[in-house]
Amino acid sequence: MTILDKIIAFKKKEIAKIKAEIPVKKLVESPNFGRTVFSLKKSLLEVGSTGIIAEYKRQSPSKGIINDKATIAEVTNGYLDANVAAQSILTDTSFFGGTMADLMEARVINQQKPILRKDFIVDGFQIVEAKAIGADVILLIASCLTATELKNYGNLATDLGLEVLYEVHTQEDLDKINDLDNKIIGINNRNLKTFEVDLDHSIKLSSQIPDTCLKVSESGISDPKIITGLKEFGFQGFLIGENFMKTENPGEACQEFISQIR
Ligand SMILES: O=P(O)(O)OC[C@@H](O)[C@@H](O)c1c[nH]c2ccccc12
Repeated sequence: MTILDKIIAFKKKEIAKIKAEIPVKKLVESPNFGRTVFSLKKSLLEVGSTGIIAEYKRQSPSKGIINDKATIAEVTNGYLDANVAAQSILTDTSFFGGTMADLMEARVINQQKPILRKDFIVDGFQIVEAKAIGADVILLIASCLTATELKNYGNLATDLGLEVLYEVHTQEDLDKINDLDNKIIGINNRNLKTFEVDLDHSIKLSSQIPDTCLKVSESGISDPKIITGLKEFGFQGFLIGENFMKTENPGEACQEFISQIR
């Protein structure tokens, strides 16, 4: 059983418990159901966009504790000052040390850029939750879901006014996504089963993604020069977490990184 299998099995049990305690209609009462969402697509395609999707991640199964000092408020303000295109916030607690309260706190501060709820979505309930806590975008990880789930959860997110970042690692993952056109496709350079990171991954798979899609490269990005190279392969979004979070001041690290992108 890979770590990904363990995470999915754990998430399914966790969701089953939460669904028994919180009725969906309670979630729908959230004022966030009435808010205007920020579009990740629009933010990444804006003239002069930095393309940086900066992540708040306290820990990970592969690295353990990354940063348990920098608060979500400090990092959100720092990322906004750095003019990121969007924020990504881990809301998984057991494996990544995140909480939904983190995203809710960031939403109060960040009233101008899209927020991606980074979690392992294995049930539609979590998509309603994402809307209720103020997310604009959810992540659907193709290697965790069937083609039918990807389609159904994608439709549910759209019905709720949320955008979807479809994450793939292999051609097989990509083949699960029906009607690729115009979707936001993230290529994870990290194999979630082995944690191996290979930046060439984005480049190898990029040619299989239609030009109508918005391409995002995820994970393992630490050198601003890599951004220039990835842009030559049509990437418009770059999801970066550890390179910023491992520093004392992730916002400043992000600002410095962006200043070096040519
Ligand atoms: O910290 P990194 O190597 O910059 O990676 C960020 C992000 O891509 C990574 O956290 C991530 C990408 N897809 C995920 C799915 C679940 C959890 C985490 C992730």
